[in-house]
Amino acid sequence: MSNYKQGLDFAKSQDQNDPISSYRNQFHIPKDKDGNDWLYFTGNSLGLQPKATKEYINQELEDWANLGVEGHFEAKNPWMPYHEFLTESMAKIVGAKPIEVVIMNTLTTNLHLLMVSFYQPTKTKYKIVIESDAFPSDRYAVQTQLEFHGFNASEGVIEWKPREGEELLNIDDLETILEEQGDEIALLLIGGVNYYTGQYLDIKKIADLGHAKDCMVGIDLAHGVGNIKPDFHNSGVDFAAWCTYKYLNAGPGSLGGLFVHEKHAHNKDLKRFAGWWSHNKSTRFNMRQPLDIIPGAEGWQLSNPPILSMAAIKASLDMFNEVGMDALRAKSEKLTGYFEFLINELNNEKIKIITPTNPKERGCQLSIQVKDADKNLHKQLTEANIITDWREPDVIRCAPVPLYNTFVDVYKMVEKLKEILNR
Ligand SMILES: Cc1ncc(COP(=O)(O)O)c(C=O)c1O
Ligand SMILES: Nc1ccccc1C(=O)C[C@H](N)C(=O)O
Repeated sequence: MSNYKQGLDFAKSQDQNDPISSYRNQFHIPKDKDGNDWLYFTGNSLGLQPKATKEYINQELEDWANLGVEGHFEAKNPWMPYHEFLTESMAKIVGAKPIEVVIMNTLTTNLHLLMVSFYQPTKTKYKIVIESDAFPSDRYAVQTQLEFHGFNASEGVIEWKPREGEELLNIDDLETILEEQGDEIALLLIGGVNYYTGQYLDIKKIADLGHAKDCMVGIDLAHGVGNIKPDFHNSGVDFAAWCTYKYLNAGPGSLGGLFVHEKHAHNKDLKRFAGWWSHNKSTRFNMRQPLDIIPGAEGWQLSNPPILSMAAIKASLDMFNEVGMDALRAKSEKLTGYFEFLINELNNEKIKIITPTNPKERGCQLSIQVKDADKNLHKQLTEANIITDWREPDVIRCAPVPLYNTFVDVYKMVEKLKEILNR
């Protein structure tokens, strides 16, 4: 039994007792034409802008204006090592050691670069397992990697599917796939939190199952970073990649993050695509040097990175560092639990939550399946300035984000939903 209650007063009292409620004021909340805050539930697609971001970016613009190229060394936050200012906070958020993490490129690019190293197929062991509902970009990345290595993509991709009539994945089915076809499988590339259902999979279990059959294991954490606590180092996964524009609020198209487990940090035999930023920092500018790869995740960098995007990431990570994932998760479980409670109380046959009910198997997102794929429901929510997203074929995704959403946001959202459903 939950301790949740109906009514606006309950929502208000939860907000009053929320130890991290003040963080909402550190964000720009979009408003309607009368000046009322939108009810924004799409932090799972694009997080809101922290008010501090502008200052962080302005600092770099000013240093560039005043210092030109000297900014690489003389800027307040020198550009040459700028990515290093992000590493520790980023590593903490994903449960990694600093040597295992770097911020660079974007998510799909990083998946490809990681597969260059960790997808080393042979004639007989070459298949790749993905979720049947993997995000399209991941699927395309995997298909084209197979083709790049001369394999037939449709034959080489093995889908881990929900059972007949179900929406969620069952880890026992992954175990069966590996028992039956493990000798042919080179790589598992799995979304740690599924973009469509919001299901948070047991990453350690996936790693253990994959490794037992000598497969490499990679995780796409786009929907998990800043949302759940993945404990990457202890999970033993070989690699992971994520973006920073969703729960990390670093702005549209901002740089991604990459994890390579410490066990691979010093393996100079791993194949990779390299650039000058992969090379030993102390001799990088000596030029005409043979390639000397930096140990750890930094050795996967290619280019000198865009500082303006990194500044926005720094603004966000400084906030995450202050609030901490434990406090965020504690609020998130309550807030999403409350959301689930209110929706279930509606008891309306037109909608069904497909996200797991166990808080250990989800982050903040709830995916609401709409009967007959009636998109009109999503349209009417949007017209009421309640921002959710529609994902084909029949789901409205809603993510109450603990950094800036309130219990009252959730209450108002469900009141409106009730009104629309009863029209
Ligand atoms: C699971 C997942 N994979 C890949 C992507 C694509 O990311 P990017 O456009 O940064 O490569 C996204 C989101 O856009 C995503 O949610
Ligand atoms: N970057 C975007 C640009 C335009 C539209 C959507 C996105 C998304 O991030 C989609 C997100 N990955 C999703 O899970 O749907």
